[in-house]
Amino acid sequence: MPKITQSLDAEQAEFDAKVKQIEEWWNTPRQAHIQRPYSATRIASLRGLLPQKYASSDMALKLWAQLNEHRANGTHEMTFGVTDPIIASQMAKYSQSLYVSGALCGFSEVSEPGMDCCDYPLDTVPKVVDKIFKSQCWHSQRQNHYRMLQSKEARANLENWDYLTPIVADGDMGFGGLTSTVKMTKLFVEAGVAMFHLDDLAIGKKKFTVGQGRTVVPTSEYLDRLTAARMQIDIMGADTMLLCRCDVDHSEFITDVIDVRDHKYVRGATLPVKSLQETLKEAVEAGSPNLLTVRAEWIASAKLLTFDEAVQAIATEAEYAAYTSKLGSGVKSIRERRSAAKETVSEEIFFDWDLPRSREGQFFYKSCVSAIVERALLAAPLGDVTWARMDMPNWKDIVSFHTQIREVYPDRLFAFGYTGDYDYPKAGFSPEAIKSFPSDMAKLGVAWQVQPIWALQGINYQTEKFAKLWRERGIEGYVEEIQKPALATKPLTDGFEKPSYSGSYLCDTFWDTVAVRDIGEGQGGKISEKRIR
Ligand SMILES: C[C@](O)(C(=O)O)[C@H](CC(=O)O)C(=O)O
Repeated sequence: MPKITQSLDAEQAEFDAKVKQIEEWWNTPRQAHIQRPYSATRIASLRGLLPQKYASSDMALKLWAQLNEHRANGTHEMTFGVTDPIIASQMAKYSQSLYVSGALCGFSEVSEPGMDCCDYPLDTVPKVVDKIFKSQCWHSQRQNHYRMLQSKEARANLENWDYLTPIVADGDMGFGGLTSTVKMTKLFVEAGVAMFHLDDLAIGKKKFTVGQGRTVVPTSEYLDRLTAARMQIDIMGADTMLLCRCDVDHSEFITDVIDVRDHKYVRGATLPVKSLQETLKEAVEAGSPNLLTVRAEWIASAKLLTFDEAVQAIATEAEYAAYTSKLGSGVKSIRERRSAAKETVSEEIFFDWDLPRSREGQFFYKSCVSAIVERALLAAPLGDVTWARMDMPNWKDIVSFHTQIREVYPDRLFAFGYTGDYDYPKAGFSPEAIKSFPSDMAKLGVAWQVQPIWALQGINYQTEKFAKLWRERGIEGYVEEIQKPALATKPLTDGFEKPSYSGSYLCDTFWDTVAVRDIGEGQGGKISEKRIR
């Protein structure tokens, strides 16, 4: 292996130039809002010596421009979840972006399908992004080639689609420790993603079926995840966008109390009862048929509250006012809260956050808008877009959240997911309110909106309908209901009129181009170069 013979001075000069280039890049309009806790020197030192350029940057810059235009106009992009390149090709005609959903990938892109527990390998979603992005490039190539086979006049009558639709993808919680997040980020950037999201959910605790809420990680762990992803994007010198998703809405647990910023939302028992785990163990030993009921009864008996709620429940009005004024503003740990209560409240406050801990050690947590706002504000400088994921749309909370964030970051871009199970009437939405929901949100800066799991309802529904038709009417049904309407669409749509979606003209030209050597330019009458001229 040859040694690098560059002088130390040359090496230093090259390194200093790289640092300068990174600093200049971080000052570009696309990057200027991002605040990193590390230096350009650190990033330069983490780079390899082979400079790379990633299509992810081009796609991100495109999405960045689209979304900022929407924000400025109070409009929005509306897309849905997809894992299939064919579906993606048709979406390109109406959507400015695509979404690769983790839940969908978990159902259809793995050999062992299952519920959205995020238990598939970290490269699952990046591989789907790669597949779709390559198909977008191919569609763009075949369309461009077909156009260039036509005269300028003929081209005026052809549809001309932008197949290079920016892809937004689901990075869930980063799939492990920080090195996993770094590796997943690298795969996403290499695959051509425009933006991906990371959330604050706990790995291995994404449970939706047991009637319990979500589990979030401490604020510090969430910020570390985002920082790890941002660092890797910077190492790659990419403009890839990072979407900071926060899952505090409807979360019931937090994995740890290590971060004092979370203390005010941790719930504890306010009565000196037996611990939840002891109670459940005894119930199992006694052969109790329904542990969920035992758990619910225990929760009621322990009177779970946050520390501040516990103080309020016991203190007089004057004492509680003295307590809050003693606490003052800023982040206060549980220790500081206890000592403020000791000084201001006559009765002793019983508060124990260990008694309710779950079998896996989780602490009970109080989900509320202020908790989401606090996290989102801390996360915002590391990313480009903010998404407060909701289990059920709550218009009051939506307005409150976005307004509070915009007070601090007026130009913030937001995302929103129309989770498949939303029961809009139950959430108080009239048919008119459902209709105007997307544009009402756009006015709050929610420029990117997605129905992530459309395929579950949509493809199932459409396929079931077609399977029935096929079963009942066979090829006649196909011809009448599929082929004819598809062919009746305008020329060169993807209903399979010639020259077709298959890109046959592209491989014809490959063959022609190669055969030129044997048959001679101008012979055979199919030389694509001739046709172009
Ligand atoms: C966006 C999401 O992460 C997904 O995997 O598509 C899911 C979708 C859903 O549950 O509807 C989520 O919002 O958690």
